[in-house]
Amino acid sequence: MITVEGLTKDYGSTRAVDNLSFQVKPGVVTGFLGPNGAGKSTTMRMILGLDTPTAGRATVNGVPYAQLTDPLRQVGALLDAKWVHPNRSARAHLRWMAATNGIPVSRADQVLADVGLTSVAGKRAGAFSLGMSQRLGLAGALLGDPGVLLFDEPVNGLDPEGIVWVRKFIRSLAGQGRTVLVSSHLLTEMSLTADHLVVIGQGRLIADCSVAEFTSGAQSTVRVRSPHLPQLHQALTQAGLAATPTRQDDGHEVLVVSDARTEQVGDIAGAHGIVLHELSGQVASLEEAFMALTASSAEYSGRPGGAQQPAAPAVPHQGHPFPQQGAQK
Ligand SMILES: Nc1ncnc2c1ncn2[C@@H]1O[C@H](COP(=O)(O)OP(=O)(O)OP(=O)(O)O)[C@@H](O)[C@H]1O
Repeated sequence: MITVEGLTKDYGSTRAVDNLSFQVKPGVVTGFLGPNGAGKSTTMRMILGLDTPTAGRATVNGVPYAQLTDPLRQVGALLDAKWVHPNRSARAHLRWMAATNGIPVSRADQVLADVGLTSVAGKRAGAFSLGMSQRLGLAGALLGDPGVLLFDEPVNGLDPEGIVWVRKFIRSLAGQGRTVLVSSHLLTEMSLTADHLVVIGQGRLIADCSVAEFTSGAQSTVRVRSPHLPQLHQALTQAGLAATPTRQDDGHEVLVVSDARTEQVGDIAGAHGIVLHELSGQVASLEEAFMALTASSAEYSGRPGGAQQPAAPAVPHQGHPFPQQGAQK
């Protein structure tokens, strides 16, 4: 279990992480999602004791990383795949890691086999492709057979085959009951890899929910076409719905009703005896939902240096990111 409580990090006047609290539980992949510069790497570095929090704390299994005895046996991490001595072979790199951490050097060949690098174990790590380097980084994270794993953007720059391999590998680690935190700025990738999402923007927590909740909460719009568009527009407005007349590419005039369900619009039309020629619902894509969330986080701007306190959050710090949809955790 990873626990982050009120974690805050200032770099000079830049608040990189702002009062962040969340938990990462075992047996599932938790996606740590946010746009570039949101504070994901800084948070991970603080969990790993590589950066000192300005306030708050992060613990692994209830203990700050720096106080862990045998840290590599409890926590494995891949922060930067190119963090290897370029002239060392993959095997020598892992043996060196093992030897300096009280882990049997025989583990090196085991984890190389786990990540499919046995055939290149004797090759210089500096000559590895990015995909091979990522695998070597994963092998290093697994060296001490830890129960807690952190991966920072592990699919960045990989080809599609590499992405699928890393995704399956990470899922299998959670399947073994490990606690897995994976960061990414790509929502689509996270929706395929993670079970749970912790979403941050500008260092602040903006959602902590399952991927399914996140998806179901995506705002929906309804497109409706009718030979009696002005009457329908009026009826929808009276019912409190926001409808926008729009001309489609095919020349048809339609109303686009935001934050509505097809049943609602159909019922209102029926109650007024208005004939419909088209009624279709459109759920926002995951990327649109993510954009909407992180756009909300822009309201937090104007912090350090600009004395003003941030406005009240547009989305809750815990639970469902789209409360107007009425979904519950
Ligand atoms: N060592 C540092 N000194 C000064 N500012 C820093 C430092 N490290 C990070 N920052 C700033 O903190 C903020 C958060 O950066 P961080 O790298 O944690 O974000 P991120 O979500 O991991 O983004 P990315 O995916 O681009 O790495 C950014 O504004 C960044 O410029």
